[in-house]
Amino acid sequence: MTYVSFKADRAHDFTAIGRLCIDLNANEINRPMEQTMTFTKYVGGSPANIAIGMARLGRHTAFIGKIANDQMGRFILDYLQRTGIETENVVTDRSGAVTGLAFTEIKSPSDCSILMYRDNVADLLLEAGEVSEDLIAQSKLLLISGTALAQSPSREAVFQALQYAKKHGTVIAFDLDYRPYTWTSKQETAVYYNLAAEYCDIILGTREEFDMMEVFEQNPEHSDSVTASKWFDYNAKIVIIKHGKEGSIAYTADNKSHRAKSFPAKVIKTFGAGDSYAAGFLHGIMQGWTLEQCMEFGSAAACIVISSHSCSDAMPTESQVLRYIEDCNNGKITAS
Ligand SMILES: Nc1ncnc2c1ncn2[C@@H]1O[C@H](COP(=O)(O)OP(=O)(O)OP(=O)(O)O)[C@@H](O)[C@H]1O
Ligand SMILES: O=C(O)C[C@@H](O)[C@H](O)C(=O)CO
Repeated sequence: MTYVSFKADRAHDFTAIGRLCIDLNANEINRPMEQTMTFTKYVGGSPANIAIGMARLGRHTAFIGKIANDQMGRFILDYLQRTGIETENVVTDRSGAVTGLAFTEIKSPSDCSILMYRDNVADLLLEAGEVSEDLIAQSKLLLISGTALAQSPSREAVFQALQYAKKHGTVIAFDLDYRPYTWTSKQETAVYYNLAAEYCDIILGTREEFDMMEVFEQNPEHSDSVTASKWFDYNAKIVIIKHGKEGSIAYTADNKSHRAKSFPAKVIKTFGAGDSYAAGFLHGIMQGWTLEQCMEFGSAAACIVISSHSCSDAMPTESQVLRYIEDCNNGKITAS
């Protein structure tokens, strides 16, 4: 069963819009941030991680975003280019804005948190007029990510991208990627998330992220099926609700649900799971695999990333993911 069809003959498989940031991941793990002395620098930002994941999986990938005119911005641009990502629509800020930083605290494999520095960040200064219609018209799939909706002018840039995608028949995926830092209220968040989700073909989020979108709605049981069913009245074909280690459920417009268990993993830290899951899942959908295969592939990709120190750098290739699944099935990989 094919739930989503992509336009053929497009130069790019996948284009992401949103933030390009820096992750500073604690080197001394299993302790609080107060006791962490050194960090390793990686490219970060959820949509950046997903784009890097798609490029590693062999997808022709492009990015729409804004970077700071500083050493961090140039580091990000260089990394994207070395990963084979098309960066013509990565604009450099000229106003003195800075690069967003995410310091990650790894207290234990299951107790991780992120300390974000996001004042005056370049990524939220992307303007609607800086979004290339031609790039979106030349892409099979556009990914938007919730944090870019948090402030103007980035908010308008995302809605402009959504309109171009609709105009040109580009499939739209929405990773909810809710980070409270840049939002001013739950109501504001829910309004913009809901407006954006109306355009989207594929919506991915955790139960907590969907709860945040439902502040004006009745879903007292936090039912996944109630959550998903709303979006089939708009443009959604697939709604995925993720439950961490418990796995994920995909709901489809034909009223079916598909469950995926998680794989065992030697977990170092939990962040990055969602981004690698999204890249793996979307790659599978573009390959025309069954939903079960796509979810299994995304779940295994997530395990590879959470068993590694970084998010972006650890994004796996297709053969790495397939080997991980095989090793789990043969009992060679067990949980930590
Ligand atoms: N501890 C774990 N062990 C094995 N697999 C996991 C674990 N945590 C997450 N996963 C896998 O990753 C997928 C996505 O994880 P999760 O629901 O935590 O997303 P997320 O909250 O968006 O991730 P992130 O922490 O990156 O924001 C899950 O559906 C599962 O397949
Ligand atoms: O999304 C961010 O800005 C930070 C990420 O790069 C981070 O590593 C993470 O949380 C991944 O989900």
